[in-house]
Amino acid sequence: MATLQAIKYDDTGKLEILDQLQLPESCTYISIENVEDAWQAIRQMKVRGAPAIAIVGCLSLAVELKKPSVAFQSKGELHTFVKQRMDHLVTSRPTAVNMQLAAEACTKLSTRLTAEDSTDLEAARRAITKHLEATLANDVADNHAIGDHGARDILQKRNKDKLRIMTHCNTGSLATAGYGTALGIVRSLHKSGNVDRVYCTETRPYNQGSRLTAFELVYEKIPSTLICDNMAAAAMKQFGIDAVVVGADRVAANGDTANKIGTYQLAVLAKSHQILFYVAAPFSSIDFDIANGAAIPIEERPHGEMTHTGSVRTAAAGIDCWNPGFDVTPAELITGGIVTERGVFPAHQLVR
Ligand SMILES: CSC[C@H]1O[C@H](OP(=O)(O)O)[C@H](O)[C@@H]1O
Repeated sequence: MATLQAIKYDDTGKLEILDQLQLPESCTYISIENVEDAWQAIRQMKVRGAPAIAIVGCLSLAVELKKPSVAFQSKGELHTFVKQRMDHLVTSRPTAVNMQLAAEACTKLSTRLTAEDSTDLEAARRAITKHLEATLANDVADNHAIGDHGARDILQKRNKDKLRIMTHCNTGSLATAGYGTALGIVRSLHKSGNVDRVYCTETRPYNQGSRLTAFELVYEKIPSTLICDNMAAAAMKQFGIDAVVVGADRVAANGDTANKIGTYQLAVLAKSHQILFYVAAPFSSIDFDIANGAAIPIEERPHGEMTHTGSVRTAAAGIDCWNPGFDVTPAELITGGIVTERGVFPAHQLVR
C-alpha cells in the first residue's frame, strides 16, 4: 500500500524506516534496532534527505537507550556511550549538516547533565532519550512553517493565482519527518489552490525525482510533470515556470548552499530565464561556522549508481566516472531567498 511515512517510531522504542531504495515499486519497512543499523541504512540511502538522516540517527540512539539490556554504571559511562554513538552517526554522510548539529546538541545536553549533581543516572538517561525523540515532532512543525512562508512569498512576488513550480531531487515527506521543505512549499500552495503544475526533475543518478518526488506528487494528486534533468532549460522556456524551489543539505553563513547535484545548474538557468530561485530548509541547516560554500564537504557516491540501473549495467565497462552527490549554489543565484520556519531571508542576510 502506498505510504509517505518515511519514519515510524513508537514510545516502546520501535523504529522502522521505509526502504527508499525499493520505491516506487515496493513500500517495504525495515526495522532499525540500533545505531549501527541506522548508520548502514543512511550510508546505503535506504533513508535519505538531510532532516530524515538526523531524525533516524537520533531515534536509533533512543532505541538503544530504551533497552533494559543497555546498562551503565555511571553518568560518565552514559556520556561516553552517547558521544561515541553520535560521533559515529555523523560519519554516515558528510554533506548534510543536520546530523552534525543534532549530534552536537545531544552531546552538549549529555555533558550538562553529567556535570549536574542534582541529576542522577536514570534521570539523565530519560532526559537524553526525550531530547532525541523530540526531533520527530519538531521537524513536522518546522516543515509546515517553511511551506506556508515560502508559498506566501512566491504568491506575493509573482502576484498571480496559479503558479508553475519546478523542483529538484526529493524534499518531501520522504526526506523529512513529514510534509517536506521545498515540497512543503508545493503542498502549501496546493492546499490554497495556487498550483497550476509542478515540474519535477528526474535527478539522476539516484533518481530522487522520478522515484520519490513523482511518487509523492501523484499520491497527493498534485498536477505534475516529470522531466529529465537535461530538459530543465527547455521547460523553463516553454512552460513559463514561476519559481524553482529546492532543498538544502548545508547553507554557509554567506548563503552559499550545498544541495543535490544539478541544483547549481538549475540556479544558473533560472537566472538566465529571470525565474525566482528559492532554497527551503530548516534554520538548523545553516552552518554559521563556515564562511562560504567552498568549505562544505561534498560527498562522492559509488560509481555504480551511475553505471547501473539496479543490477543492469547501462554504461560502458571501464569508463571513469565522477559522482559527486551535491554541488554548491552561490548565494547571488538564490534570488527568491532562503525559506526557513522563521521566515524568508535574502541569501546574503542570514543572521545566527
Ligand atoms: C529536505 S532536504 C533533502 C535534501 O537531501 C537530498 O539529498 P539526498 O537524497 O542525497 O539525501 C537533496 O539534497 C535534498 O535537497
